Amino acid sequence: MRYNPHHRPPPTAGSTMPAITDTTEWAAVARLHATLADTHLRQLFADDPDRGGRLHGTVGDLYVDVAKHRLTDEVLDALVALAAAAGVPEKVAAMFAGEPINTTEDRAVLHTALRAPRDTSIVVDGHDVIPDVHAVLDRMAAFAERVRGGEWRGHDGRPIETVVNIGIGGSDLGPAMAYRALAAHATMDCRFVSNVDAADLSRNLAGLDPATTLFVIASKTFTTIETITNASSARDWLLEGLGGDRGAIPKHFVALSTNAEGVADFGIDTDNMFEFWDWVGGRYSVGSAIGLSVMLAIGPDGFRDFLGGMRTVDEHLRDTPLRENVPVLLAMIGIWYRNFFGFPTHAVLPYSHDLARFPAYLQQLDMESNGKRVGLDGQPVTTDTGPIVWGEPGTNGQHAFYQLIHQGTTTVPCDLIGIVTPDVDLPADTARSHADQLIANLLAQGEALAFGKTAEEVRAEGVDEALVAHKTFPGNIPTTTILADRLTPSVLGQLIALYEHRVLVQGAVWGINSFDQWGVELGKVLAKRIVAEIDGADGDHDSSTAMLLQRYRDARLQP
Ligand SMILES: O=P(O)(O)OC[C@H]1O[C@](O)(CO)[C@@H](O)[C@@H]1O
Repeated sequence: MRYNPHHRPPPTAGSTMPAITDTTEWAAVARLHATLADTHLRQLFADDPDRGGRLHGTVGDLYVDVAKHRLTDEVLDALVALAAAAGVPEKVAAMFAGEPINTTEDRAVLHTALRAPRDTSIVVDGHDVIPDVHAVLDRMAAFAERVRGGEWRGHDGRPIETVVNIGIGGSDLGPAMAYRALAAHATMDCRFVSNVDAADLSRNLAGLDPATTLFVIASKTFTTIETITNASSARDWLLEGLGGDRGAIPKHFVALSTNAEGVADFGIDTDNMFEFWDWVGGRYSVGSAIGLSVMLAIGPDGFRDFLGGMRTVDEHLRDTPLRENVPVLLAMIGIWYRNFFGFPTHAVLPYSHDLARFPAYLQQLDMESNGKRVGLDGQPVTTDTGPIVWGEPGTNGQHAFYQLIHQGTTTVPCDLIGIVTPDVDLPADTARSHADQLIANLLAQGEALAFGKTAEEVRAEGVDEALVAHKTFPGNIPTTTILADRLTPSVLGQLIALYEHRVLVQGAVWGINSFDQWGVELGKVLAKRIVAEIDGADGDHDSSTAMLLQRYRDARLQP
């Protein structure tokens, strides 16, 4: 039975679509898995010594090595056939064309339009969105130049020294991650406040002068309770610091949103609002107005390079045959491990301290997109979907959780991301010697994870027999290695788009909607109810929640 990628029933309809797991292409991959499941990477390299010279790809400035994966060319062929059977090319085309592939919200998914050239045209509901995209980018650039150049003045006439982005989820993780990654390119101080825990706001406001602080309130919906709470408290802080004159607000608050009404209700002048659209998902929004803090930090030219990097990978996804298509191959290798080996997690280990927040950013991108249990037709999926994504920078992780990856009982496929030349403010010799250490560690981990160390090798070192098992490394742990020369804005954009498209392709294979996030709603509703109960009547709770709530009431800060 063939899977029909064009069939798009309404979200609540019963299933008429055959599951991807019922296709002949799925069965072919399963057969290959049965023959390869017990084959060690040592064996694969022994049988195919030149695989490192062959099993790699490039996209933009990224060199992507996939030789240390538990697969053969035949497996890659079968995985690519599976992608085709799942309608990946059609899904990619539908996304670029602005079709409403976010079916449960009846929305287009067009983060790629945010980085499309000015002279292109993408029509959504009869309207070309590209002029809108560039009009906002131009307004952002003009604003950023004024702030960066000291022309934009605060309430008492002084220029802005610090930008505080207030947002959460996609309205925080993308800009916060990118600001940190591009620290070497930044010429403005930016801070990021996301958590409704007042500690976040308080620690970030410490030492700031309201007269030289600009708040960027980032919220697609402008209803997110954490962001509105933090923004209100920031406004109080500003007014208190500037003598209570509300006329100060327009000079110190701008908004990034799709909700002009909400922005106006909050008291921000909509002239100071930078718009985006419902076809930009929160976790895909760093290239939209949501990236304003990044633009303020690195300048409009740097931000254009960032978008250009994303565009490079967009064009690669759109124009490259599946078998050479790097995000498609990475996605299908992920499917190979998640669905055929049953590995539950995926670690992202950047050997770049500047990319420290990249794993957290990818957690939202991947887990909010593909953490789904029903397909497009509303029926339960027939195979596992998104893995748990996690990670921390190397080499730090080596001294913390790598023990489990090397010798634990769960196989964790890992992405090792290396930047050859870090942009640091240290003498060249010092910088090079650190880089040598860093990259040597990345390469060493890839080898250690793949090949391990056998009991015989341990014994040959004269190790006491009682310790041999403890000092044996099973190996056979797969890694993708991604290398780039420098972490420029463009390279960061390329990395982001690479993972975005990996998520898209996996979601297409699983037949799920990667662009909604209904799973975040229940907790929000319950929290709203409980907030009202803290000073009010008890609601209907289980005994555990009721006890905990009472304990909070008894101990909470008194007015
Ligand atoms: O930008 P907003 O509308 O404040 O939403 C913030 C985040 O909250 C979520 O909706 C989840 O609750 C994310 O998808 C989103 O990135």
